[in-house]
Amino acid sequence: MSEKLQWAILGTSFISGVMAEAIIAEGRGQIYGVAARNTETLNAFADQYGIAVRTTDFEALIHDDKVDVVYIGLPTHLHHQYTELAAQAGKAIVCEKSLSVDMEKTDAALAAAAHHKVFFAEGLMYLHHPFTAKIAELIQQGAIGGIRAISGHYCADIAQFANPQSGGTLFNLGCYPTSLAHLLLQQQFGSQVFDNIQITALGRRDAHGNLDETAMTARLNNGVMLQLHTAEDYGLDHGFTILGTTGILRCISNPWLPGADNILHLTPYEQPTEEIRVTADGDAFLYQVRNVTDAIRAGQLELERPAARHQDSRQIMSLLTQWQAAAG
Ligand SMILES: NC(=O)C1=CN([C@@H]2O[C@H](COP(=O)(O)OP(=O)(O)OC[C@H]3O[C@@H](n4cnc5c(N)ncnc54)[C@H](OP(=O)(O)O)[C@@H]3O)[C@@H](O)[C@H]2O)C=CC1
Ligand SMILES: O=C1CO[C@H](CO)[C@@H](O)[C@@H]1O
Repeated sequence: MSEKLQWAILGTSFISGVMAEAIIAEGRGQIYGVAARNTETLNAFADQYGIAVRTTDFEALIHDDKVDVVYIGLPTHLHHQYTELAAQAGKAIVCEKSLSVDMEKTDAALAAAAHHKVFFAEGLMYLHHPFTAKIAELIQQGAIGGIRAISGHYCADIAQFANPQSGGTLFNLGCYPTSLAHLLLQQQFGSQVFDNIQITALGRRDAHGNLDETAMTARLNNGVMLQLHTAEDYGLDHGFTILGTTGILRCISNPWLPGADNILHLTPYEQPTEEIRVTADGDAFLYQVRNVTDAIRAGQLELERPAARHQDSRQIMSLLTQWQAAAG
């Protein structure tokens, strides 16, 4: 491995640019090459970020000896395929969220990473940010007692940009409240709390058959209730509230796009609210690149909590696909 971690970026859309900026800002990596199928956008991207190697041959870049880590910024239905290719080439992998669009492809991707013993991380970037760590810490310290119910929603007007093969709002946006609820519930009750989860859901589908909007109510096997909602074809809004035995923890700022200054409200039932500010060095992508770099340099094959380990990514995908099935 060279002194600077050498990144290969697959895809040149908005999110690849965000990651490129994070890699440059983090400073311990270098963008060695970029692959895309459209030469015009490929060259524009490579020029913008000063990337020397630019190619339409994805496999050649993935197999290039100089590449240490492959970032998969491709549509969600292609994640498993490129994860398999990068794993076969022995490269570390950061794959955009959601990990995939179904459990078969999810398992194929994770199996390839495990078989070839390569680092793999799903890009649930906000899990790396101090704001997430603070939420998890407060819950762990019993700031609201034990968790009784969680409600969350994430809506954004992105359907017009979303790839129709990416599986709709659950995999584009629903993954955020689902993965945050998963983190907190797993931390408090253990992963087995999701066994035999009961889910009811309704949804609204687009012309491709994808869910544009869906809401679910679930009951975990210990009686804790979960209510989540996501929509991708009208305005931007976020919400995440945890009700405990003694109080409420509410995210005031967007937990899924945290920045330098973030706000939580902690309210013991029927008592005044305490405002908690969480400051940070930067956005979630910066922290994601830092943690990935540390993990790869340490020879780890996966991240540590609160970021998503392989088993966490799989369980989040399982919750999303069960929700999708329940929405009919
Ligand atoms: N973490 C975050 O904040 C965000 C994450 N995402 C995630 O990023 C991923 C990409 O999403 P999005 O940018 O909307 O997807 P796009 O459909 O815009 O595609 C992304 C890139 O993949 C390329 N591409 C598309 N199809 C193919 C193909 N068949 N073969 C090779 N390249 C292809 C596109 O190239 P071309 O220009 O030629 O079509 C583009 O460069 C998704 O998993 C999404 O969930 C997205 C936004 C924010
Ligand atoms: O993945 C994503 C899709 O769009 C959302 C709304 O802009 C983002 O917050 C999110 O990171």
